Amino acid sequence: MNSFLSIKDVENLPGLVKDALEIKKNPNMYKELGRNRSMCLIFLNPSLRTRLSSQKAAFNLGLNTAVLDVGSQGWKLEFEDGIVMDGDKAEHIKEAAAVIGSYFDVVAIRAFAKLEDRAEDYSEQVMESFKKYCPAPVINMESSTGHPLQAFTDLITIEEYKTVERPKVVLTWAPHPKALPQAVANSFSRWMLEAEFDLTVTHPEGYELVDEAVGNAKVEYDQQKAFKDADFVYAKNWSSYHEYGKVLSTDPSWMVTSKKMSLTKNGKFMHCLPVRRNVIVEDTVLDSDQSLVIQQAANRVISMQTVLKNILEGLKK
Ligand SMILES: NCCC[C@H](NC(=O)CCC(=O)O)C(=O)O
Ligand SMILES: NC(=O)OP(=O)(O)O
Repeated sequence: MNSFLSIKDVENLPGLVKDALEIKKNPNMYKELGRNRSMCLIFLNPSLRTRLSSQKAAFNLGLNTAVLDVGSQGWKLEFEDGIVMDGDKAEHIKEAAAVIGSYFDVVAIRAFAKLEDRAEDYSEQVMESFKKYCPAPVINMESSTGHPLQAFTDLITIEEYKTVERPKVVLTWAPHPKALPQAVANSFSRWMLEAEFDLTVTHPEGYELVDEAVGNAKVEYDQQKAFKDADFVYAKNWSSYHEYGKVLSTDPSWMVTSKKMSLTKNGKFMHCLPVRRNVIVEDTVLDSDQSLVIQQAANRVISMQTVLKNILEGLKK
């Protein structure tokens, strides 16, 4: 593996999951792989899990890490080509990415969607610029349109807890007071389809995701119908793709409740976290044995470690 920007960088998904499950059994098995290597984690947005699980994954591989919070520590970055830089942005991505890539063997970046201009967000300008100007492999720690490390984690978790070969997985929209990106939902859908699970996506009208993410998944506008016989319910809020970045509904009747979970086949509840209790999902669901949110978060170490292992193995000695 060279870079990890999306599922397109995964050549063999079953092989990657197998690697992950092996690493989970013995997290220190590749302790030598990172020796004398280093990684830079760059955050343009907040994080708890991605920041800490990435450092823990690196630690398990003997890989050193540095963290740069661009928002509070670094210079404001300019991504436009040919622009006259007389505004508030002091440094161009061309220099920044080249310099960071000269210090580190691997560079990981988080840069959320701005939700202002759909074409700009969906062009993945930040990730693509890093890939273009940084000589080191680049890892996506949630970009404007995808969160592949999260989706990989979710796949590992479902593989661990599924009781049938091809589980019914439901991705449900849930209400949220703020406009959130489509990244988590897009990647979850893509990875579930690639794993050939039986995927249903449910949301109010107007919240249709980009076609490439939904592919041949079933789309069901009746949430309760969608939940019927589900093995896994994955809740996430996202803002509208078609009326880009808009909150079209905060309808509390879309919250995941114990009553709705009783429609499932003793289904498990999943969310990437952070989650707004009693807005996205009721306490009774999160606090029950049906919830896998902590197991998912724990698997963030495994997904990052597996991606890093594959990238480090591809580096020249
Ligand atoms: N990394 C996982 C989710 C990150 C982000 N959530 C958030 O911004 C939630 C913020 C809040 O609840 O105020 C998202 O939806 O893409
Ligand atoms: N799920 C996730 O990516 O969490 P953080 O935003 O806290 O990193």
